[in-house]
Amino acid sequence: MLELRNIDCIRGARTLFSGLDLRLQPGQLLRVQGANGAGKTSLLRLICGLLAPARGEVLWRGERLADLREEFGRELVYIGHAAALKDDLSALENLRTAALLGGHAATPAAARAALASAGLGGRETTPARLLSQGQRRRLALARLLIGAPPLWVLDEPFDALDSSALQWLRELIAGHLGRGGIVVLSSHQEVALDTGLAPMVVAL
Ligand SMILES: Nc1ncnc2c1ncn2[C@@H]1O[C@H](COP(=O)(O)OP(=O)(O)OP(=O)(O)O)[C@@H](O)[C@H]1O
Repeated sequence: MLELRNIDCIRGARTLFSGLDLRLQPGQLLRVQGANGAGKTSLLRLICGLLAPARGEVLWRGERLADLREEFGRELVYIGHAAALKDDLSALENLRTAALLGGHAATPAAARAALASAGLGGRETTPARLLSQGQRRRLALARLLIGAPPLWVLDEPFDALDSSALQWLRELIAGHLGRGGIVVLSSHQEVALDTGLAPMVVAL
């Protein structure tokens, strides 16, 4: 369903990895590991079509990303390491805007429900600049609950989360995999996750 064929990734003068092949099935998790600067974020961005490989191709449902663009955008949610929030918008506005940019219009009720699930009930109208780091991560991750995109690409999703948020995210990921979704994540921490299919690991 998601396939990388013979991928080379070069940033600046450095080859970060070359000849990378992998194929992920519905319900499968890919963990991307590596030291700082090894190329984890680059690989995630490449999978999202935000970075072009120097060689090789990424395929989604058997078609090259380059030929898919908009449809692929709706099937994907990418949560970067730094939560991409607009500081002056409220939590609710941030979530609805992020969902809309990803091709999913969220009703106020759906967005409120997602915020409540993320532990941000009562914070709907709080401007993002007044949220703590962990609350900002929760807000960014609430996007996972809107529109049911099958492919989740998460850069260091466990960072800054307290134990209850960590448990919430673990359950969210397990549920998504159980429904046949695909999750690609980078993580410095070894967070135990319930996965049906054996997870795949790429160590850069
Ligand atoms: N736009 C760019 N131009 C040139 N080099 C870049 C660019 N972006 C990233 N790099 C370099 O590519 C390498 C890999 O960066 P990347 O962010 O993918 O690593 P990472 O494994 O995610 O690191 P970390 O664990 O620190 O987040 C780094 O050496 C970085 O300096």
